[in-house]
Amino acid sequence: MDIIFGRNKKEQLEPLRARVTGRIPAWLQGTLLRNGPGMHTVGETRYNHRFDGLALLHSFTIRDGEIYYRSKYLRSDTYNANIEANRIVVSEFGTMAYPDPCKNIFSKAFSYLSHTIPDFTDNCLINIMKCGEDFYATTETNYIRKINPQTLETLEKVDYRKHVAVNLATSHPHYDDAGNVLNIGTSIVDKGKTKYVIFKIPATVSGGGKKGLSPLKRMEVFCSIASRSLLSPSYYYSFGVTESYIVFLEQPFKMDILKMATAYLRGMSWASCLAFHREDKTYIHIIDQRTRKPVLTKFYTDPMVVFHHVNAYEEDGCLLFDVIAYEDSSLYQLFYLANLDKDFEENSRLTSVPALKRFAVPLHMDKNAEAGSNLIKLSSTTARALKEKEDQVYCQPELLYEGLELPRINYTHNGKQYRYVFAAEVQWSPILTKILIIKYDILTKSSLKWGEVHCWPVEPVFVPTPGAKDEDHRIILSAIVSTDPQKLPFLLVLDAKSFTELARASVDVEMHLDLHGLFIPGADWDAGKQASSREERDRAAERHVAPRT
Ligand SMILES: CC1=C(/C=C/C(C)=C/C=C/C(C)=C/C=O)C(C)(C)CCC1
Ligand SMILES: [Fe+2]
Repeated sequence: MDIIFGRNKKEQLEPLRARVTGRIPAWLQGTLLRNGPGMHTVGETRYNHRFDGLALLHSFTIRDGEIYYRSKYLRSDTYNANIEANRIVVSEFGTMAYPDPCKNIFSKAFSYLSHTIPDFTDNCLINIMKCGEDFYATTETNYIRKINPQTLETLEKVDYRKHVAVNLATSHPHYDDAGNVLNIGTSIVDKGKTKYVIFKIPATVSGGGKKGLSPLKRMEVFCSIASRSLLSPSYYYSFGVTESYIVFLEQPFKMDILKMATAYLRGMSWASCLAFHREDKTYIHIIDQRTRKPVLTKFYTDPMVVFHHVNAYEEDGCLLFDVIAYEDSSLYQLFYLANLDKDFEENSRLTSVPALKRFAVPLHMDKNAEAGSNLIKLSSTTARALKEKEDQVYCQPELLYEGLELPRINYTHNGKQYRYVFAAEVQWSPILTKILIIKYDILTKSSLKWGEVHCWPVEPVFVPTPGAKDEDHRIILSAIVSTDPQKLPFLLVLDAKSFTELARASVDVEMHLDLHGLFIPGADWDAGKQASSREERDRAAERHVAPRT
């Protein structure tokens, strides 16, 4: 398992041409840009958790049937401080670090105090977000890092708190058809209140091409929801949107703010401040985008832990939303590197497997419906919503498929009716034995799979052809890491309809097992040369030099 999780990966700064077998469709031009942890030790120190490692950006640029690979560590303040000190000096999700152990007791006490309100890490290792013309590496703290998607260079550090009052924000934002970004964050004990804040970043700002007019400056609060508890807000990792609503799950997987405030003193990690409360409920908040207010009915379901929302949409007066649900928070436990190292097979026994579940909530309450009656009359799902009181509904999901994670869809169907989920299928029997890529058809409840011995696929990314009518038209891209030292990692190109392999592009590097990313369509990048970032273009424009595109 060390090959996959443990070893630090080297950067590939110069674009490296991949060896392509099969045929890359001529129309497929652009860059698959991805992010994930690549460095798990610094000097003699070691991170504890898979979600701690230093962010390593990598990209596959596809151009005229050829593929170029490159990778570069995100030069976050965290990365720079660690490398300079030659040890881990910034705390991450599962690792509490101490900046300066040599100082005397008084300065130690001082630095403890200054950590009471923690300044979180800017090691943005989870995902990539597009804001207007700009790209950012993201994590779950208040920091994001702008990057150059071509050269993978790290640009400015952005603190969400300068624009909206959030201490944490998800790394899984949504985009509307115009490219505006919608995200949700938590504002912790601000003016005596803890709330979940939904905020919007516009895709364009008039005069946005000029320096200083970043869309982030026009970020605005869309709506906020009071947390049920001031000092133990829910932890959440993503949310869902439909054309008119937003779905937010306030789940019983909670952060203990008092524990977080004293974690540094106690030498405990942030992860140890999260706890699953199995005696509690999961509250389903439905926000009407037109009124910017939550609907009044109180929907709830059994305790569960959801990391990834898959999609949501409206059908005949109901809102359907699909999530990957767990019965507890054992997933985070699984990814402690000590567990992964020792005996992965022994420790990969999850106490709950990820399950694709469909929930349905009625958007209009039938006042005459009797208590106990099912308010969902759709023929498309067996999910139920049982009326309990006038304004209280208990939801029971439909189980669609067991053993799915890292779901992606054809994003042009986001918020709309859809049929296909592309994901990684994890097979447990009873330990993790295999990971495949799967296309799950919600309509027929059937699936197609791709897998190969020694291959560890990551999240499959769907790339549509412009103007395609079929939801599964056209390509799946997935970076595949192999546990066989003889087999190079490769970018897999699948036909999304038939799930057959069209091509693979092997690269002679040690590739990291990443987390998330996106595809940037376009043929206008020269993979072999360093291309200019927006700032560079702006500078060029100021000098009255025609900017490169
Ligand atoms: C640093 C930090 C956090 C980081 C969490 C991370 C990095 C989570 C990654 C989760 C992933 C990758 C899940 C995949 O399913 C918290 C807990 C928000 C709290 C404050 C500080
Ligand atoms: Fe994720």
